[in-house]
Amino acid sequence: MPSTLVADSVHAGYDSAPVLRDVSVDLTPGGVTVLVGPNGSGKSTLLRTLARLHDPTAGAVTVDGEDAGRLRGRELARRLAFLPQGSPIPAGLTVRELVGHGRYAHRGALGRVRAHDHDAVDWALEVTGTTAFAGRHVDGLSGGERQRAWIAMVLAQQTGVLLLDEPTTYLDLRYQVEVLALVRSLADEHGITVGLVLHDLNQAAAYADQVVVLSDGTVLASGTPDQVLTGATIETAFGLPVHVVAHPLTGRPTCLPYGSPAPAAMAS
Ligand SMILES: Nc1ncnc2c1ncn2[C@@H]1O[C@H](COP(=O)(O)OP(=O)(O)OP(=O)(O)O)[C@@H](O)[C@H]1O
Repeated sequence: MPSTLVADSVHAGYDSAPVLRDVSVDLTPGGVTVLVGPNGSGKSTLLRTLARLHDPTAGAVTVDGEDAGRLRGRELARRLAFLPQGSPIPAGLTVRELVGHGRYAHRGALGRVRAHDHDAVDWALEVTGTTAFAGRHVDGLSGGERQRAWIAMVLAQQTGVLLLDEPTTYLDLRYQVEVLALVRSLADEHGITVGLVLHDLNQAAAYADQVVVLSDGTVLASGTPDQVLTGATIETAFGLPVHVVAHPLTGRPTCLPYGSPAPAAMAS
C-alpha cells in the first residue's frame, strides 16, 4: 500500500546550530520527490530527519499519520529504507551478503532466513544489475558497482518508503539513468514513495513528480518540476543565472546555466 511521509514544520540542527527552519514536505504516496539545493542547504539533514536518524528539535515527522519517532527500529525499518551518502565500505562481505542485510527487519526472533528473504534478495540483485557480481566482495568493487550493491540492499528491505541521498554519485551516465529509471519504476509499478537528493537539476526535472528546493535550511519552492524549476528560483537558490527551456523530446524543464555565479554564492 502506498505510504505517506510528512515533515510538518520541522526544525533540526546539530548541537546548538540550527540547520532546518520550519520545513514542511509531503512525500506523496507512490511519487518521486527530489530535494535539490546548494551545498550545505540542508538536503541531507532533511533526508536524515525524515528517516528519523536525526531528531527534529520542533515539528513532527509522520509515516501514514503515525509519529515516526514512536516507531521502534525494526518497525520503522519495515516501513522506511534509507541509503545515506557515502556509506562505509564493509570488509569481507559479498554483495549477496550485503544485500541480505536489507532483510534484517523482516526476520523472525531467531533471525532465520526464509524463502521470501531469498526471493527479495534475488529481486533486488536483478533490478540493480548486480546479480553478475553477487559473489564478489564489496570492498573489491568499483565505486559504481558498490553503489548499486548498496541500492540493492535498501531495495531488499521492501519498504513503502525509500529515501536515497545522492544515489547517482560514482555512477557513470548509463547507470545514473538506470538508477533513476529504476526509482521511477519503483514508484510507478510498485507504488513506493521515494525521496531523493540530487544535484543535477535536469535529472530532477526528468524523474520527479515533486521538486523541493532548499535554500539555507528553508523550503524556497516546492511543486512540480514545471512550477519549481524556473530561472528565477534557480538563480535565487544557487546565485547563478540559468536559462530554462523545454527539453526538445520530453518537454520537461532543462536548465542551461550561463554567465558567472553571483559573488555571494561563490563565497559561501
Ligand atoms: N554532523 C554534523 N555536525 C555538525 N554540522 C553538520 C553535520 N552535518 C551537516 N552539518 C552542517 O549542516 C548544514 C547542512 O548540511 P547538509 O549536509 O544537510 O547539507 P546538504 O544540502 O546535504 O549539502 P551537500 O549538498 O554539500 O551534501 C551545513 O552547514 C553542514 O556543515
